[in-house]
Amino acid sequence: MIKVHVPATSANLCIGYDCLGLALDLYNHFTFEKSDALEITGCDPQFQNEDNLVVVAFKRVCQYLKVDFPSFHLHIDAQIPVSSGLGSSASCLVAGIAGANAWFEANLDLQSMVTLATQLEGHPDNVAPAILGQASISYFYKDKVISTIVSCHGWHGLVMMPDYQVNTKKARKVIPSSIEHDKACLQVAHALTFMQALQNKDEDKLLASCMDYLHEPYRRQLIKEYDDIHQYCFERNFPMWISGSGPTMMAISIKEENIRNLYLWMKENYPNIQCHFVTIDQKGVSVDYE
Ligand SMILES: Nc1ncnc2c1ncn2[C@@H]1O[C@H](COP(=O)(O)OP(=O)(O)O)[C@@H](O)[C@H]1O
Ligand SMILES: N[C@@H](CCOP(=O)(O)O)C(=O)O
Repeated sequence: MIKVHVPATSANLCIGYDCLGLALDLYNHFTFEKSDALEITGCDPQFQNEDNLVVVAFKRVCQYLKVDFPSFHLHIDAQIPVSSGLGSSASCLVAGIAGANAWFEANLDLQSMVTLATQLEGHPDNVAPAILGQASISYFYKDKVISTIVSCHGWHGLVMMPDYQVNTKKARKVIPSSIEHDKACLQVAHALTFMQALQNKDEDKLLASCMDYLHEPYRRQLIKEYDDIHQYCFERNFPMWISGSGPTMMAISIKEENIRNLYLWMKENYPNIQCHFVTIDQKGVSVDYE
């Protein structure tokens, strides 16, 4: 039996729409076992068919390796909520790719896995950290994805998950196709500063660069609690952002006390929003055998 463990992600990191992301210590677990026919268990019945993203990605690897698609029993044990902005779709694609890689002992290198996953997901910002761990910067160059891992640890995080879903495809439609030149300049400065601050544990610079012009100004309208939570965090000098395409929001601080106080404030003011303490996953997707 092959077991694949994939971390959740917080894609975009506010100022890195479609290129930056962070791996979190919240996991989906997938098992692949030989079987006479394809069988899928452990997920909503609507996903128990050949359109399941794990199966789609597994098939993509078969095509890439020029081998036949085998039949197996796939079991999913999910901690990552569906359509919440924590990379549930990325986790399925990464599991299918890592599962097939293990099944065929193909020894695909990590960057090829990122490229295959990105071809299916459409953008690399969630699949790259799910595969590589920590934080990463990724983009397409010719027909391959280039990723740079930004090592980071020591941050305390809180993911705040409203009790409604936002479908990623729909959340992409609210974003305009262009922005002004001066805003684009600031965006570049913010993104570069943010990644260095994340690595250097520099909370002041992280806060000063956590201001986006590409997607948050448009998507905040889809998340009714955003403005209030944003104000709470920024008044206390630590950053928060919309995780992936939302509606989950994420705050981090180098001071654990800030995150504990935010948790208590959330419990009091937004009891319907599920909150979960997180730290940064260090190693990305992992596979073991039984
Ligand atoms: N546990 C799961 N089991 C099966 N399919 C899943 C699971 N989690 C996510 N998916 C797939 O991912 C899709 C959600 O993708 P998306 O809206 O992009 O959400 P997210 O922001 O969480 O990635 C679902 O419609 C389904 O196809
Ligand atoms: N850049 C994408 C990221 C989507 O991440 P997800 O976790 O919501 O799947 C976007 O913002 O649409």
